[in-house]
Amino acid sequence: MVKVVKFGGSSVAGAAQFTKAAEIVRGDVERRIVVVSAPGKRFADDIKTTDLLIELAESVKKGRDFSGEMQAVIDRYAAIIEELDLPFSLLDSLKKQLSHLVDTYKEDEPRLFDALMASGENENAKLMAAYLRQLGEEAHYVSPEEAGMVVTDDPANARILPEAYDRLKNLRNRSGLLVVPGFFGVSKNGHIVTFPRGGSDITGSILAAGVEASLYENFTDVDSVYSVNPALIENPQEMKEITYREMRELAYAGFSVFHDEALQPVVAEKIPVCIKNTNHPEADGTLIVDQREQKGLPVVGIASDKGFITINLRKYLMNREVGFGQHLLQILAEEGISFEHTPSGIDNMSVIVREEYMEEGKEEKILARIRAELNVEEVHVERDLAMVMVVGEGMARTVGVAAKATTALAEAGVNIKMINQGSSEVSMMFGVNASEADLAVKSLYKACFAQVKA
Ligand SMILES: Nc1ncnc2c1ncn2[C@@H]1O[C@H](COP(=O)(O)OP(=O)(O)O)[C@@H](O)[C@H]1O
Ligand SMILES: N[C@@H](CC(=O)OP(=O)(O)O)C(=O)O
Repeated sequence: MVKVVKFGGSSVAGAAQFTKAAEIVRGDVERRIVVVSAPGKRFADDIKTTDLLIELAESVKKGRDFSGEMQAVIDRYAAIIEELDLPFSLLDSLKKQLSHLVDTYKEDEPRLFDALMASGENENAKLMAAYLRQLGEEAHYVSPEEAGMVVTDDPANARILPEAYDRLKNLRNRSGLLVVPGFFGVSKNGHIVTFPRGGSDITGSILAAGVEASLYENFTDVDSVYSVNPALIENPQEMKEITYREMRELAYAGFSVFHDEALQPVVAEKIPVCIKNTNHPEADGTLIVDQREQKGLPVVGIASDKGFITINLRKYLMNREVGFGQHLLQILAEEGISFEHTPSGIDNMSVIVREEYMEEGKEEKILARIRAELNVEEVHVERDLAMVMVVGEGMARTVGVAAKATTALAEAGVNIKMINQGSSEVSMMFGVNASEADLAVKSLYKACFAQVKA
């Protein structure tokens, strides 16, 4: 049996965290494949190494003196190397590697960012392998290229290619502990390409699927996935067991503890995922599985995410116009915009998109095309929206969840701009003003988990 263990940035942020992570790996002989992130925050207002690397890339791009930014990155690794008494040759090769990447990619912007960001996890994996060896383990650093992590050539947005799995499965036959850097793969033409931010979770999941692991353990800095973001509610209810579908909805809607794109690889192979705490490994954590016994409350979690806009259209007799919706979505597709939701009425249709996709000039262009090509009576954009998602497999078989939720929002004075219920069997979505999102989540939590904690 092989388990894949992934340590997030907070679990490998410094020497003390390395020690805890190594102890966890050594505590179970089945933990054979280890994925590490770049060093994360050691304290609340610390800066993640990935963000330091982005600052470095920004300076290189602008042609500024980048020695300060480069030194800030080097210092993070130097501290770990010194405190763990690792060979100093690791630091020399790290410095050489960073300079090499800057020289190679300084004129090639998206590649520069991907290559530098990826080096955060790459160098940390080398350190972790060296540390495990120092502790007497047979441990090997395995680069994503060597592992066979072949991805699409889409900078900062890689996706695994199906053929990668044929190669990844061979990792099962290798001896010792294999330490693989998270967050990136290599495209067919040999470029380093990163997954979206937080993507080391995705690497772990791909490897778990590739080697057909019995379990994918994702170590982070909380005892459990909680029913609501713990930054919003003190001591929220812990989730012991949830389904892939529930986690996918919650992760997509704002539970940053596990990347929403990390579910797809494990779902296909039905590999259970366990979210656990590096600082408290005795806690059971949260198990994410294909099916769970339907007991307890119908709602398991409430998440919210800000940064949406909605494009609202009105056209009399829209319902009779064959192909209207298709044409609208075609315009968005041609402008390279993916949409999130499309609620509609007889003469109205709204499309909700993430604001970050609307780079300068895009919105005007899309509105002009809608006016010209769809001949609508009205089109306008509403901004600063948040989507609040109430999730639970049990909702489909429970009467009154929607009533309870809308009552809670009304009593809290939250203006519901949009409701989407029924398109997903496991979730209900409320569109609210971003400024009211936290209030909405708190009041929904109170209403749905009343018997747990007020
Ligand atoms: N519902 C939730 N349950 C648990 N943690 C959550 C939730 N929503 C957001 N978080 C945040 O996710 C953090 C862990 O994820 P992340 O920062 O990506 O960790 P890592 O450094 O392990 O990658 C927690 O510290 C917590 O602040
Ligand atoms: N280091 C990358 C990838 C990652 O997954 O990090 P973390 O495990 O700290 O979320 C990031 O910050 O985006």
